Amino acid sequence: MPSVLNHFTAACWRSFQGDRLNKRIFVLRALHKSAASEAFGISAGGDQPERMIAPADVGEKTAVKTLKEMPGPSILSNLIEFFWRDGFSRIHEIQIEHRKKYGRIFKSHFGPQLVVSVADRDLVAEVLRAEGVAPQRGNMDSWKEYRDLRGRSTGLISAEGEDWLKMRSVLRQLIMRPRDVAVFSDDVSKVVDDLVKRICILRSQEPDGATVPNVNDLFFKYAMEGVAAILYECRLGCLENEIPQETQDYIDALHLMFSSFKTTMYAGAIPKWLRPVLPKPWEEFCLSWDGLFKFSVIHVDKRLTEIKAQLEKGEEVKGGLLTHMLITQEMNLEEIYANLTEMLLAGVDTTSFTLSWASYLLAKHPQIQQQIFTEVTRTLGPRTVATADDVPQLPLIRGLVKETLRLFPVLPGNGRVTQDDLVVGGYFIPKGTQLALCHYSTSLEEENFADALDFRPDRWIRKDATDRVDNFGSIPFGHGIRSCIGRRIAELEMHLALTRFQYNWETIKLM
Ligand code: HEM
Repeated sequence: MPSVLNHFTAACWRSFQGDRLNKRIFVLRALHKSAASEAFGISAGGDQPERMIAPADVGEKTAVKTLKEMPGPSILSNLIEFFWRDGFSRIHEIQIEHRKKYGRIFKSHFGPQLVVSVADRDLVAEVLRAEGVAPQRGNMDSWKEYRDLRGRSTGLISAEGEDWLKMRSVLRQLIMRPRDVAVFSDDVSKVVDDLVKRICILRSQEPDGATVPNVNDLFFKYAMEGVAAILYECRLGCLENEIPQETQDYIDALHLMFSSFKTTMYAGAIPKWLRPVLPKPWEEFCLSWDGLFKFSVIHVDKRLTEIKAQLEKGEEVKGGLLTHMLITQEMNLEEIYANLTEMLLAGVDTTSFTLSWASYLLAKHPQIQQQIFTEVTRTLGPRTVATADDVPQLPLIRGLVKETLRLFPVLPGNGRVTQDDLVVGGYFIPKGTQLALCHYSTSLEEENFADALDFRPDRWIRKDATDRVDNFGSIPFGHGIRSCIGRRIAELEMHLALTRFQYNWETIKLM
């Protein structure tokens, strides 16, 4: 697996997801009120999977083996797989193939970089449980190089060590718990209103009056509008007929970032001295970062000017996340720019692809749609709009998101650089080794999930209060101290949008 597994190494997988999804067209069928009466008997409450998981097998008795003894593809076959057969677009398939061929832990070479892949739930748990205070995900040299070049700060994704710890402790207090983000429920709900309006407009423009073309693009704009409403405390106009130029420029920069990423990755494996001969990937990389930073600077500065004006007039300053960050100054201005840039970047296509896959899975499973519809109407009663407070009473909506992310994790894998010598799966792994945690393959293993290929949102419903287990088989947001900081924001956006779809349309169909 590739050496850097983070939001960006997954961009190729995402573009693959996009290709698959763009071929799908969705139809939202008008609601039949009569269907609301059917009750669906499920236990409310938890959000854990149905299987009990055994603790990690740490008591290995056999002698510790060296990396030399570890199986894995040869350097040549790996080169062919990734550089000739476009392996970066098939990371998920390669994970499964290699897991079958080499077992639960294996090594690969990417040019000079050795990567140890961990493709087993219990071994993944061992690695993550052994983490120190500031885990490192992977080699972020190209990100850091850009920031040094332009005099910019690192943000949460690109920072390491003390810098990361400081920023993480600030942001953790603001957005890590469901109750922290519940305060944004009304803001997100307004974005969902606009999404629904946009869907109605798009449907009315189609000959059948029901088809929604290019759902991916629609959800991309929804996710961007939603996350920006929280991060920048303002609306961007992504869901309007005429998208403001400033917002369009940002969308273009994002697309450039994702589209150029694959080339950048290949280029990352090529030595720096080759840049004069192959300048395009690095130039595009810098150009897209310029666009992303520019957008954050505009919005952060705008809010800063407003705050200063209010303070000068002696007015009380009220606001959300950005206001809090600007007033408390726990981070300096450059750090605020960098973090908002990286969070917006990380928070758009992750959420939008998951929404697209969730809609696709619902379209393929009308019976499950019906069950979810019943849950939603029963929970909301006469109300038409759910809030964050309703989400605990919507276990199937939560299960839908979890099951979608299990079957189609936005990031098929994740990375860690070991910060101490470790023994994993009977092998000695020296400090500084790049690990690839193969979440896609563990998510689809029968041992971890019965009937693993089946779409069953109800597998995540807890049977009772004691049915609480840790399942490292599917950890789409990562785990532990370096896990996704935007998880609760993403979940809020997805839960509220999916609940509203169920309420507004009886069925989502595939054309
Ligand atoms: C379905 C949506 C999303 C998925 C599946 C997802 C997944 C992930 C994963 C797997 C990681 C790496 C965790 C680890 O290394 O253990 C991560 C990190 C991160 N995510 Fe997300 N993410 C999503 C949405 C978001 C959103 C909405 C935001 C911002 C508002 C965001 C911001 C970040 C940031 C800043 C990091 C780096 C955290 C750090 O290094 O401390 N993500 N995400």
